Amino acid sequence: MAAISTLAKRLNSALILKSFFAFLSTYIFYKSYLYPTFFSPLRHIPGPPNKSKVNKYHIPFLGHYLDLVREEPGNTFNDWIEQYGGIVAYHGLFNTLQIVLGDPKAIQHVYSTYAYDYPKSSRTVRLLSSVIGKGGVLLAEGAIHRKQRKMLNPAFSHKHIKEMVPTMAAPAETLGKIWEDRVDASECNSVEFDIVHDLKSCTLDIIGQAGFGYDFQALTTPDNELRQAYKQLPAGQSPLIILLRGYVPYYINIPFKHNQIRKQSLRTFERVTTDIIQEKRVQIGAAKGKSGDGKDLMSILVQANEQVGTLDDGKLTDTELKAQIMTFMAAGHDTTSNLVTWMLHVLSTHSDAQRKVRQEILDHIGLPTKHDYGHLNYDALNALPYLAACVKEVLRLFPPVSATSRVAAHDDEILGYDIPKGTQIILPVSALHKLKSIYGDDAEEFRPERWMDPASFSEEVQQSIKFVTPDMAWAYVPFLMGPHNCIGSKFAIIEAKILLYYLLINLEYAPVPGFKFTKIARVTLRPDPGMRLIVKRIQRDAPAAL
Ligand code: HEM
Repeated sequence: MAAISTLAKRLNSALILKSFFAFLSTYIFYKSYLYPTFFSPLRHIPGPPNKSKVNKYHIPFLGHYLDLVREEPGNTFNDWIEQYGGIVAYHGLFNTLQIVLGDPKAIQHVYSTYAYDYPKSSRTVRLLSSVIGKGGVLLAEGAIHRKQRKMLNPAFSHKHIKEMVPTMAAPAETLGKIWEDRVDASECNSVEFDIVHDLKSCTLDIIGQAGFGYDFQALTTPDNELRQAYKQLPAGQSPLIILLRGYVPYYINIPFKHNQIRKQSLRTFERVTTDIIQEKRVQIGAAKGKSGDGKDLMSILVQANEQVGTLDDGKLTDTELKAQIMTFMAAGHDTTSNLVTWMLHVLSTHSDAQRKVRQEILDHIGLPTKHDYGHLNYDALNALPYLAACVKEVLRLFPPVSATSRVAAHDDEILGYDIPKGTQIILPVSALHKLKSIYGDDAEEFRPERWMDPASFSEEVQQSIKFVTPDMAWAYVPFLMGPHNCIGSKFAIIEAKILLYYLLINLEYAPVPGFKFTKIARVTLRPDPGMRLIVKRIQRDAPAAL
């Protein structure tokens, strides 16, 4: 009897196991083949056939994934938009149908008019929050996002950013001096080095000081506690780990070494950011409400927040305040250092543009005076048309955020196509920035003059818009559009211009013969394995003031 019962139990477990695998295989087959091929409403949207160029053996479940990651970021999307139109369906990982947008109305629909119906996907949130924590404006949605933006917007106003110029200029001046000393120490007035590391350190110092009044001393002292913690955050960010963090819920809780390092770093952040907020409160109390002006973003924010009555009135909690520090740091440091990296690269290969922009700076602002930033004001820097055009053109060709994605929270309709809830939607920033229909046949070329001359744009664009008006904003979106657009765009642009001032005025840049790099999009668009340049001091009759 006992033997029969054991046999029955064994048979039962075998049956359960078999049924489970049969169900799982059927589910996977349905989701990754039957549904996208025969049932998904997205199959009616034009797009490339489910046949990968790179994945020659058509390994199932990879869809066009390898085509997208192996090509230069944006190029595949650009080809598809040119070929299939303003809404394209393609096969992502696990063969899921996703859509990519290249049409003004569709982009406006998703990223502006109905932006809160298209939040970031849970995968994106998981991935980003594993680095910047939860609760900040970048990951907030709906009413909470609206409330946070309302509180944050004043800190990013023209008035406050203008007052931050000297704070931004100090680390930029230090970096200029470090590079000049490096060249002067060489025997032949010429050094070759990778500019990426120093630029990252400098933008970290700037966001530390201008963002929350914290001195990372990244340029001068490498072992600062918060900097070390920050450096550890992307620990283990190989493409595979990025995928696992995004796709596998609770992956970050598995006690792998990189996950433990991340947790330790987040604990350091928690402690230091709590101290920062506390310190701001003490300073504000001591200054009896006068503090804030001319200070850092967080001082202004904490001061404004203290004046709000209760949480119901829109007051931010301490957790939300702390999360903004992490957000400013993550969103505002790599992005700007990449912008300046790409700018110096492009100027190194376009010596005429390099000379022209330097001359413009010299003619209108002049040489620097040590530790005196009076002449380097916001309006003066923003009044330089060629510098502005160069920054715009680099943001077009090398947008630090080269693509961004959203997911449909409800069933919807875009351009007459049914979009089921859960559809992943891509805004291919770098692909849009190279559309020949907008930028003409030389869309791939660095030509800052296009921003100074309306005739540069296609006739269609010239007729439909006055000239580079918000109507065209959909095809030029380095800072996105709509309620989630970059709150730090003015901060970033003036920061980049200040850096360029100190890095161009006494130094010139040339490409390193034979040095090769590829563009990779790893959160931000960066050169891999870095950006080596030849740097020389400019010989002038009278020595430069610094
Ligand atoms: C060249 C430099 C920069 C570029 C290209 C850039 C680009 C962007 C983009 C495209 C987004 C939208 C991302 C999305 O929702 O999918 C964004 C959001 C954001 N950026 Fe920037 N950014 C830059 C610099 C900065 C700086 C310097 C700061 C802060 C000082 C900053 C703070 C933020 C914040 C807080 C958000 C979230 C806004 C929201 O969701 O409401 N960014 N940025």
